[in-house]
Amino acid sequence: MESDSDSDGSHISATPPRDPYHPPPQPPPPPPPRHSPISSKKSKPSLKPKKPPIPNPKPKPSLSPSPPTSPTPSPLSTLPFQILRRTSDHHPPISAAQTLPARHFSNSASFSKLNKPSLNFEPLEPNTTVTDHFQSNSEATNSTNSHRIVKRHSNLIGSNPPLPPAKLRKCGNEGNFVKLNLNGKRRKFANKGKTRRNIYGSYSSSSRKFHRKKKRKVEGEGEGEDEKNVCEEDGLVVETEQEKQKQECGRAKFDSQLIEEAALAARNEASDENLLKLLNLVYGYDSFRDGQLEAIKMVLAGESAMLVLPTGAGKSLCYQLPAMVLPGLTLVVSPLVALMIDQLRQLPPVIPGGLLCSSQTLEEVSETLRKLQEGAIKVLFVSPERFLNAEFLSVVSTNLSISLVVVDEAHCVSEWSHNFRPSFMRLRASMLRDRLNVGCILAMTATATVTTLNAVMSALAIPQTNLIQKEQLRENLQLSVSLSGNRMKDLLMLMKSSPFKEVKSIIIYCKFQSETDLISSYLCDNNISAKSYHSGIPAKNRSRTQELFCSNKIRVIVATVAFGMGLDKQDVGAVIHYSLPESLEEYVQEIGRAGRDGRLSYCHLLFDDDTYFKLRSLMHSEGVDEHAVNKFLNQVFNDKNSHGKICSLVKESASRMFDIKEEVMLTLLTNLELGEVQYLRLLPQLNVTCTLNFHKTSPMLLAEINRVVAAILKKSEAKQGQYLFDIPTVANSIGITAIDLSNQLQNLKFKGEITYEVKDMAFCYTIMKVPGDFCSLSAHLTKWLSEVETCKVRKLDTMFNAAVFAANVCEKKHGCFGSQHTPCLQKKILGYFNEDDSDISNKMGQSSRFLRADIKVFLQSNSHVKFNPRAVARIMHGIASPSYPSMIWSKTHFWGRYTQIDFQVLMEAAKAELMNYAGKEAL
Ligand SMILES: Nc1ncnc2c1ncn2[C@@H]1O[C@H](COP(=O)(O)OP(=O)(O)OP(=O)(O)O)[C@@H](O)[C@H]1O
Repeated sequence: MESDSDSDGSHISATPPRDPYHPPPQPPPPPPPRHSPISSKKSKPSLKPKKPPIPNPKPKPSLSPSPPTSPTPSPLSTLPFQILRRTSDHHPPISAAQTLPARHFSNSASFSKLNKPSLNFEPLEPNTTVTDHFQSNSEATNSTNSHRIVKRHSNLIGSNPPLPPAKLRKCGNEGNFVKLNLNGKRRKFANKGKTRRNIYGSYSSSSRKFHRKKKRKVEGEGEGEDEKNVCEEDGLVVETEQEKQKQECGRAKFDSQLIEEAALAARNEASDENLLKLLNLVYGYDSFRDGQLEAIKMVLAGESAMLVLPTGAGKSLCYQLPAMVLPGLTLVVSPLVALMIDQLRQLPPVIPGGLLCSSQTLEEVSETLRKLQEGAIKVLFVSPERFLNAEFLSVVSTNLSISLVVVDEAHCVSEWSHNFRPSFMRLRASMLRDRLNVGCILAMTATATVTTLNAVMSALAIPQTNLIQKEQLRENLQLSVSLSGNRMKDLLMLMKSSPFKEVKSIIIYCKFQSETDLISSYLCDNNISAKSYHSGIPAKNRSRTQELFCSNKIRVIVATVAFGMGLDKQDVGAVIHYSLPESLEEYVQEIGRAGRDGRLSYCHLLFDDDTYFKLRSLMHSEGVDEHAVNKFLNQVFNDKNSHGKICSLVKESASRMFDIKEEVMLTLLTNLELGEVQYLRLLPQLNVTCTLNFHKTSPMLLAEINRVVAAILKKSEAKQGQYLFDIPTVANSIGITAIDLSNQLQNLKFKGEITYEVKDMAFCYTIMKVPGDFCSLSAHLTKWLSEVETCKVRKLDTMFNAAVFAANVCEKKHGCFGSQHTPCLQKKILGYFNEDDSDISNKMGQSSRFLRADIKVFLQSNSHVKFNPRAVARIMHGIASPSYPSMIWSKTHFWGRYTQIDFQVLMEAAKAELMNYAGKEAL
């Protein structure tokens, strides 16, 4: 679809992306002061917080870009560094009502331990493969430097004196170091002997790294020379390794004590002063950023809050700090395992964290639960799917006290967001309250429209008055756009011209995996060190690539959307979009990886019509017809007498049978569980077909002492010494859960009695109520899915229109020039988030002369196949579906021929031709 050879890329040289050395003839208005804070403008009156906004005496930055005013100086020295500069927050002292109630805490108890009775748990999910561990790594020594930098500049980036050259900050090298290792092997670290217990009793890298100065002082004061165990060696006084460790232990203990005292003080009175002290002790920062203190206080007062801050504005701190103060566990729900791992890594060493997700081994799950039981975990990251797991819910609700539930990337809760996750629908306030006894929820996002926010706040029962919202854009990102006729060539030109050629760390976003591989090797061939990153690359290699990028050993990473959410690499200087993002939310999220150190960073969007058409086609790949939904419902409720029993639906075969994608089936099932009527209860997904061999004891003998084996013999089909059975059927026959059955099979395997293999991943559920009217239910569900599809299409159109506007329509008046479009794009983005942008026209064709004739020929030449209008329209748009895979259908020359014609128009044409065809057949 892409034409990489038909352009010389001349438009790039005609409209250079940005050359800081050669300002345009008409420079935009003067840049805002170097140290202006992030704007704190509220968007809609209805969404204003109930509390008075924190007074901010500083001037609001202009939305105009910040081009250089002089042609000669280096770009970095002249650019306005504009992220927050706040030396203090002027908040009124916290009121009695805002301070935490005395009963909230036990004054005598140390906050470092949660009070829980002992707990027996079952392993939660079988066949899993992640290792998480708390270990300092060989790079940990760098954290001292990075923290010194952060401490010195804190949120004062852009202070008047010229900045020193940007120091490299390694990301993910401190705090709770967690290594995702799909082989379950641990990584070896040079300094692994230096791990120590933190104040909660779990191991982490030393907190001394945060407070070097303080510790030096303590060293002099607290430890007499005589206590030092020193030895003379070649005239040098050398501290023994033992002594160093002893000293480090002493310092860490001292720091822990200080932090514990500060946290207790904040627990007793959540005043600005106490919270600031804690912030300073733990993070070394001098002040809170805009919105942080407000959110932290709200949460500490036990009130749920919706926090909308720009990417990189410091949302994580808004739950990390309360986690230290609150007595119970903080549960953080995140949409991606990679994101959870990054967040766990970034926890300060004094906050012991843990992670539970479906890709962990049983041992890892057990280890985390054990730590939870011991109170050695203060912040637990969980996937939303975990809330499906009855065992998890019962362990957590009966044994632990949860102070706070954090829903990160909370827009995923809403189907009107760009990234709806059905499993997030489960996170209803009622469920959290009923099952986990949690009253306080902190929902956080950087990208949400008003509709999305309303949906999230209603699901999580967050009052409108508790919305804390700052503008969803950072001011230090310079946005440029160009329409490209040959994106590969244009990308290379961009990379070889200023300012990109000077940038040391760049992310290039592509839409498709194959593109990332192609582009990275193309760049390497052109002497630009680059590596690709996408979910098709083995996890081990992916995390290696991320490490290399974070340690600046790779300059450019070429990635799909799989890379970056939550990535906190401070010095990414540029983000280039090689493909059009699917929505403005996605665009904002991805450019948000740049300039997290507050320095001016460059974001260029290359776009073309072909990619737009291709993406728009893909938007229709999840659509379903009412009759397909009806058939699906009939299958789901096939066994109407199965109340309380485990039912299953094998994903792959069901998907092919109904021509519905697996994700869409999950969305439908989740709606049947969480919609107005609860028709079913979802259970964890499972491989349901088992093939088993007996080894030691004879099956009959074993069946006499083991009821699971007895049930297997009854319900299985024996073939050549192997026993083939359906796991839910066997579990139902003896009234146990499928997970219990899996665990018992594992035990028999460990004893050497059996070996077995499982296959056929299935959705599992129990029926609560059989719908009375399948027709109206399928009509209702189809309408809902179609609205979601329309919403996605509109998002793409809005993104495309914004790019087209910038490249072709913008009059380049209010600060836009050349390909620089920061002001007009910012305006579009903010208008979109506030939903005052009604510009949703699209570029799709509404008719074509040969369309009907082509469909007719296509139907005639495939007369042996049964089609429906949607299937024909998909083939004409070049979209594969479960029943019409691309492997087969891309061979027809009609495949993708009409991508520029509106999908609905195609469906109508296909319907008419199918009716014609059926009429002729009938004659
Ligand atoms: N008060 C503060 N002063 C200085 N730096 C801060 C402050 N609060 C947070 N930071 C730093 O800001 C960086 C970004 O924080 P964080 O990762 O929490 O951002 P975020 O809002 O979650 O972004 P995203 O939505 O992109 O994930 C971190 O390196 C963090 O240490």
